[in-house]
Amino acid sequence: MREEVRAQDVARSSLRDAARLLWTMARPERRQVFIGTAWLIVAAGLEALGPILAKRLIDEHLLPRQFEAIGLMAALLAAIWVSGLAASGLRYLQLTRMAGVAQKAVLRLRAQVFQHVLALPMAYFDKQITGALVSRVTNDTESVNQLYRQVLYVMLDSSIVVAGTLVAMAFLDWRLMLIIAALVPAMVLVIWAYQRLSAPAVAQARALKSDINAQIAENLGGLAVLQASGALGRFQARFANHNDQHYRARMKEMRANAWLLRPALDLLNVLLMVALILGYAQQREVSGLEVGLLYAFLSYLTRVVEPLIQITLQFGQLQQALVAAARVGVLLQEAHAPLPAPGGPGIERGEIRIEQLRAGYGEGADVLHPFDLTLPAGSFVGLVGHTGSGKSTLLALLLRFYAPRGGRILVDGQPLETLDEARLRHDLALVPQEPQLLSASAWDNLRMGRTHLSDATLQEAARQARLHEMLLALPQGYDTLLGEGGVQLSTGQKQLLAMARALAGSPKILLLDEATANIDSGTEALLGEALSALRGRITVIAVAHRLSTIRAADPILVLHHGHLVERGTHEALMAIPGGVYQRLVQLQQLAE
Ligand SMILES: Nc1ncnc2c1ncn2[C@@H]1O[C@H](COP(=O)(O)OP(=O)(O)OP(=O)(O)O)[C@@H](O)[C@H]1O
Repeated sequence: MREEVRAQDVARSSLRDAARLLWTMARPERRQVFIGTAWLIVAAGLEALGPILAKRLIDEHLLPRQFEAIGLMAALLAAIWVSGLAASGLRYLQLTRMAGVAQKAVLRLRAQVFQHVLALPMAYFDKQITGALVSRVTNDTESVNQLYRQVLYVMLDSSIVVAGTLVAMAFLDWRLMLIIAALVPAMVLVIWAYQRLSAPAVAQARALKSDINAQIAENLGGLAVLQASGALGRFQARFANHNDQHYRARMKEMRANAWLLRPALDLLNVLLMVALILGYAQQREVSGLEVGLLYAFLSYLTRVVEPLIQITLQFGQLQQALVAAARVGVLLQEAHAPLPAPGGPGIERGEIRIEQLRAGYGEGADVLHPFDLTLPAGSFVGLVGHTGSGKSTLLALLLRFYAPRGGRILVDGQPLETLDEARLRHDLALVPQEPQLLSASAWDNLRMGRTHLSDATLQEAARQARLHEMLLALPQGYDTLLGEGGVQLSTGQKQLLAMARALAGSPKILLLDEATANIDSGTEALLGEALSALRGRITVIAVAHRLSTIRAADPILVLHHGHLVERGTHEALMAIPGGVYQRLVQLQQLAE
């Protein structure tokens, strides 16, 4: 299924789109490209000059045994040597220049792709596998680098050499030149046949490689679960299967390469040499022998054949790189969620009004059904309900991760979708169910790149989150490196850190998604106090299965199958006979 989507994706982004993308990325370097091309033309001209001079030396001096003009002969020899040397030097310098252009273009492309991916709507990631995306940002952009190098380096240079050599040949003898020019259509035919044979295998190999990356990322990410459930064997078998398919696809492509490209081209080369010698012999019967001319043409022959072989050999990789470019192109075409124009309002007080809100995912049924609600600024709101009742969905809508299907959310009287993106992200903070920690120090984890936050602010936030003492107790205190994903901390400590991180930014609205699930009862009680202390300053919406966390909340909202069925204080909700909240509390008491 995943494969089908990809094939369509790539088909959607045609070769033309890929070319446009490549040009856009290289555009800022176009001056360099033009200068490089001009010098490559000069280099090709100098190279083509060699055999012309050699022909003169042979036919006018060596063959007729005319050695009187020794000065002229020496000058011819020196000119052959100098032109060859200058051509090599020039080519080396220009190819280095082109390689630099390619690197810069890819640097730009990779930055753009990464930036683009990070800003994609959360709904996009519901359908994607992280490893596959990583593959697009790294492998595919690397293949695009190859494409640049081939197009700018091999293709451009080789085409210039072929064109220059054909012109030089025409200058010497246009009929013999035509014999060699016949090589070009034959070569095109070989390339066409090769493409037909290898294109499907190339596309398949690339898609499979992306799958392999995705599996590695997924399996490493969930290794603890795989090991614990004894599922390693099954996943290894799945991986081996994909790996094998990838091998087969690559072999198919290699076979097309080995059987078709090089042998066919070598054969053409030999045929041409024979045709050239025959053509020469026939012509010279009429106009007399010019060995220098034959020498010049034979050396031109390699100068035409080699670049043409280079061009065709590159076609295999070109194919891969174009598929990669198309895949990157598809990713870049993925639409961002429409953002309001910058300069919109931020959150001043934190009042939230919800009007007839309705939500769902993709094509699925509604998971939130219309309700109205006003949460005054500074209130401490508890959000409870059975698993799957829609709590996280409501938070996701408040975070503007998804657009509602109907109704609207107003913050301080302003529609949520009109709030300035940067100000919204500053004024609204989330403590997620699974805190993401960086492999960095506690300071860095609290600061999260917000360089304007002072150490004192971060420590104060840590105190509020009841984390300060725990961080001080670490070997290097706040400077302790927390390891990948914060492995140095317990799950509960990670949650506290995520809380401190959120508080450090002084948000106006704080969303907590099961933020106390892994904290011991003592710390939870302290944190509950801390949350209550925010009352009046920050609007807090806390999703909690552990009802003690939100006992002091006012109001507590109860979701049931996506409907807002109850709202009120703990006492008020407990007073509803047979109420959902009451049942939740009773069940929890029973469990304890
Ligand atoms: N990204 C998603 N794509 C499709 N369906 C989703 C997605 N996220 C949630 N759902 C569905 O929406 C419904 C509500 O899920 P939600 O996560 O909001 O529930 P919840 O009350 O937060 O549950 P929990 O207490 O387990 O966190 C569920 O039926 C779930 O299957």
